[in-house]
Amino acid sequence: MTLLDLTWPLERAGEALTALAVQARLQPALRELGAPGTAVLADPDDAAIERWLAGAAAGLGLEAESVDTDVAGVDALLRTAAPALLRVGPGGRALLLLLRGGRRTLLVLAPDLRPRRVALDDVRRAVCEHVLAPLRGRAEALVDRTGLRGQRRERAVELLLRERLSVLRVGRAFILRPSPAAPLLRLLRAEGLLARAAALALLHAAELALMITAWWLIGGLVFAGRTDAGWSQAWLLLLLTVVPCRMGQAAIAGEILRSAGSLLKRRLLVGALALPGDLTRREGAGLLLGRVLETSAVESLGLRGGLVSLVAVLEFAAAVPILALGPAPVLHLALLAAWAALSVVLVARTGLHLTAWTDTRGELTHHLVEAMVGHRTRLAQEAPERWHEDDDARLVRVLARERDLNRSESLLVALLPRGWLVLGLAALLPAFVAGSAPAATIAAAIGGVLLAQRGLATFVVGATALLGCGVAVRQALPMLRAAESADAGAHGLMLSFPPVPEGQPLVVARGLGFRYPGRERPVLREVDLAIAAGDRLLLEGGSGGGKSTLGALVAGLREPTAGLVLLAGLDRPTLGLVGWRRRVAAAPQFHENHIVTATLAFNLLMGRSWPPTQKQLAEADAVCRELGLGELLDRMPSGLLQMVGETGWQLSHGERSRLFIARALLQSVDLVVLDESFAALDPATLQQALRCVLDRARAVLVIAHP
Ligand SMILES: Nc1ncnc2c1ncn2[C@@H]1O[C@H](COP(=O)(O)OP(=O)(O)OP(=O)(O)O)[C@@H](O)[C@H]1O
Repeated sequence: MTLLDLTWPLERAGEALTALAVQARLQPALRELGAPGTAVLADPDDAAIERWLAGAAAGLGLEAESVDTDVAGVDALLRTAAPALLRVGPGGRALLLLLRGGRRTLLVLAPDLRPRRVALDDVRRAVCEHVLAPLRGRAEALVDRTGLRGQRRERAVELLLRERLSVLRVGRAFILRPSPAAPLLRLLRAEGLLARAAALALLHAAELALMITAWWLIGGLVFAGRTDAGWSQAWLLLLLTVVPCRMGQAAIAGEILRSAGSLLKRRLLVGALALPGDLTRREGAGLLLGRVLETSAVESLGLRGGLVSLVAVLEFAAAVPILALGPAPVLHLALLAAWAALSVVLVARTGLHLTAWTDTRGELTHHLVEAMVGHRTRLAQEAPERWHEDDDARLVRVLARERDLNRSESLLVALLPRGWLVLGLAALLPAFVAGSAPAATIAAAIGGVLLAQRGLATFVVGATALLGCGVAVRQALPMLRAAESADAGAHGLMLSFPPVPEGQPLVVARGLGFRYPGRERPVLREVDLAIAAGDRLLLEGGSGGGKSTLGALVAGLREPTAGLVLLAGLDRPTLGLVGWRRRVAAAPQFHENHIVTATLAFNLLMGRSWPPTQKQLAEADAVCRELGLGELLDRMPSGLLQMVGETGWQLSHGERSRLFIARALLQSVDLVVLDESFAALDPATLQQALRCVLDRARAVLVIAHP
């Protein structure tokens, strides 16, 4: 059986995806996904099938991350990518389903749904051959002209190929994993975190059992007045066994911290990018920045706190039976319960102080960031004596809250474990003085008191960390919530998009209405609109009349609060934001549009897949020149690769507005919405830019003042 017999044709991509997900335990049962349509399969652009796979995976609550590599990186990819779908064969028309990686062999899922072992060498060949084959012939022909023969010829061919292949991308794989937006429990299970946490608890329980046995042994020997060498060796052995136990725990805890940390970061990133635009506008950049900063605490404090608290619970639980067997069981257990209740009260009090401190600190960050955002305006327009008016008062408030928090934390750390030690030992005094209990029982009870004290000390550390984490989670809540709904628009990814024929309806709106949240009156009411493919429209109106709002509705940036808007006959829930964006691109008004600190090429092509192809770069260059930016490009030392933005090459108002137009045109969509994009241009440049837009856009809606 050849490797090709183990591959799935691209037409069966849906079946292959769900089969792999089931085998890799990412999904409980096979699901009907359908097949990529002929339009997707026939699309010469690889992006169509990639989008289809991403959409289909999202439908299963999974993420199919597309990765590729150069020839040197293929082995590493094959070893680590599983579970993954690998495109192999000419044109990548077949899929190899990678179930498990390995050093020499890989486990793949065959079309008969049976896992099979294959040699890594064979898979590497299948992945690279289509790239290697055409080049090998040319390289051999080239070397033959030099007259080299035998081994030297072979070596020269290999070297030539390696040189060429170092820049060629091969081995496109789709790594399958639960979507960061999936329910938390599913993510934790998929990452093996629950199993690891159980292993950690087991190892710690074993360590405690070893320690208690060691105490019991040495205590018995001492109280019996025996110095038996055999027993002492057994005691030593027990203590030595604790060492691998500790090492195992440290290794597992590190693994848990690493994978849970990356999980959280992915979820927060997805959430941050899915935050509704209006929320970011309402809250302001400062508050959002504060929130993002707080999220680092979720990871460090939450994970550490969780692990430490788990250990504290085990230590506390181990102390209970020991104290119950001691000379004052009722008194000890009652005291322990009272102390546990006091701990909860003190921790809750600290939590309140921590919340208050974090809130005032967040306000301060917000105030400072907003001041910085408007810094240049303030320098130019505000009286200097008012620049720092509020800063001191805000700082004093933060410091007062911090003082309260410090006091509360000191009480927690100082009183809880030490107070218990004093009380626990005092409770043993009557039995000790009366001599009513055997010495070994008293010794065991002392051990129980010490164990509970260690548990309390660990609890204080864990609880403080968890409190910090709780407060940080509260700050990160908008992002975590947004992450849960981040895949809502993924469905539209699976649809293929032949362009709408000239004259056919592109955007149709009926009874469209829009009201901003918190506003009493709608901005738009009962709007009917029809834009056909090929239309060139100008939308004029007075200031504040709702032109930009209508443009945002057409571009899918906002959803109507009344009525219906269809794009190529489909509504927004069907297309999803991603699907809508692939048909309509917008250049929003100046205050809503930004130059990202990155290369000019990135700023121009950020709507396309990244990194760009040579063809896309050439297209970007051509559009810029048609918009009259040729002279600027020639002046920039790095041309399209010049860094622009706040800390890069500074662009003038008119240059920026043309960059925004180019960015919209380069998305190769059916309709371009340009909101006051020509306002900053002189008449001659305006004519030139307009010419370019009319030549390049399939349909255009220009918003302008009369
Ligand atoms: N994010 C928002 N939240 C609340 N109200 C808004 C928001 N954006 C715009 N508005 C209000 O909606 C109304 C219409 O605004 P819009 O920007 O659509 O008008 P416009 O016709 O484009 O105006 P202009 O020509 O001045 O740009 C205005 O009264 C504005 O105050």
